[in-house]
Amino acid sequence: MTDGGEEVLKVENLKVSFNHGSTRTEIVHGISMAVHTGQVRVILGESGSGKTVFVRSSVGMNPRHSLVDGSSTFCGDPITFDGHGGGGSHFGKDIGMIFQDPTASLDPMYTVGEQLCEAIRAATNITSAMERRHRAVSLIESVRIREPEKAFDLYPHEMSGGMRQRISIAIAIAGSPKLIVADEPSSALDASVGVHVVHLINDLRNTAGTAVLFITHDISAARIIAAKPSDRVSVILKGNVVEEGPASSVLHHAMHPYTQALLGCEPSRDVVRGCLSVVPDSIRSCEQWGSLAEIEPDHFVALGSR
Ligand SMILES: Nc1ncnc2c1ncn2[C@@H]1O[C@H](COP(=O)(O)OP(=O)(O)OP(=O)(O)O)[C@@H](O)[C@H]1O
Repeated sequence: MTDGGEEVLKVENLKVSFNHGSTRTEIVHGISMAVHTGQVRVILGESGSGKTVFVRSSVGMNPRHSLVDGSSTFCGDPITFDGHGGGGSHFGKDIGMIFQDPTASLDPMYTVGEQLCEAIRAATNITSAMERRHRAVSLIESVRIREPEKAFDLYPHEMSGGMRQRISIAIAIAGSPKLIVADEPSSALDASVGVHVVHLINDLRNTAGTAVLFITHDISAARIIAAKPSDRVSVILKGNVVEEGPASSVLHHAMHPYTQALLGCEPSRDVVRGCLSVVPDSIRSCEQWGSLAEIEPDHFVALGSR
């Protein structure tokens, strides 16, 4: 399960649970995975499968009141599960986060330029305000917003949703991070703007070698972002990985019935068939699939129930 690049994030047997009164509910049941320099790992699964809880916990941004077990390392350093990014030292600089809703990650009271300058101040050792401004404008340009000088002075509400998402990407890359965590970055945008945002993240890993952990329920977005031979996909069902392997295998020759059902739900296929597909309840309701087994070289599938 490796790639030629440096191992940026390594997660081993991560379990996440929440206390509800006197009962503890486990949401993530022992997931392991790694992401390397220049590699995209897609975390694919339906809504509620535990993608966000798993990924956020793996970088030390576990939700409040969660209990995390297992281990995670960032460039070899252990991450502590304190809910603030493992002590906060990596966040904003070495790890950039892009969320589903850009409105929630931008402050309506400040211009995007001010917010970018603040991100640059926090993530770099640039002390001159003028230099920070130059860097902010060049970041705005790098996410392909026209007239970056003008955009610098706009408030978030003066921008379209696609522009706001580009600004949140610019903020995420302000410290030239080694890892970008993108949580459904295109799902709040219309289809064509969403595709541009996915391409933009892909360009970042191509030019800067950034490792990308990309959460999605959208097969089309997964196919766009995970197009290199070293890219991998982990398919999550109810807090377990049921299939893991090279993106080209998992997204084109899925072997687990759940992944096959997810691929069968792709809207373009439904249009051709003239009907809407759904994941059968019999697959989703299986309580525990077996452990991952290597079904073909480097392609792991959980078959049979425990
Ligand atoms: N802070 C929390 N306290 C208790 N339960 C939580 C908390 N956060 C998430 N959960 C539960 O964890 C489960 C997985 O949620 P998660 O957000 O990880 O799903 P997801 O796969 O990312 O879905 P979506 O694509 O809709 O965001 C859900 O059942 C959710 O109710």
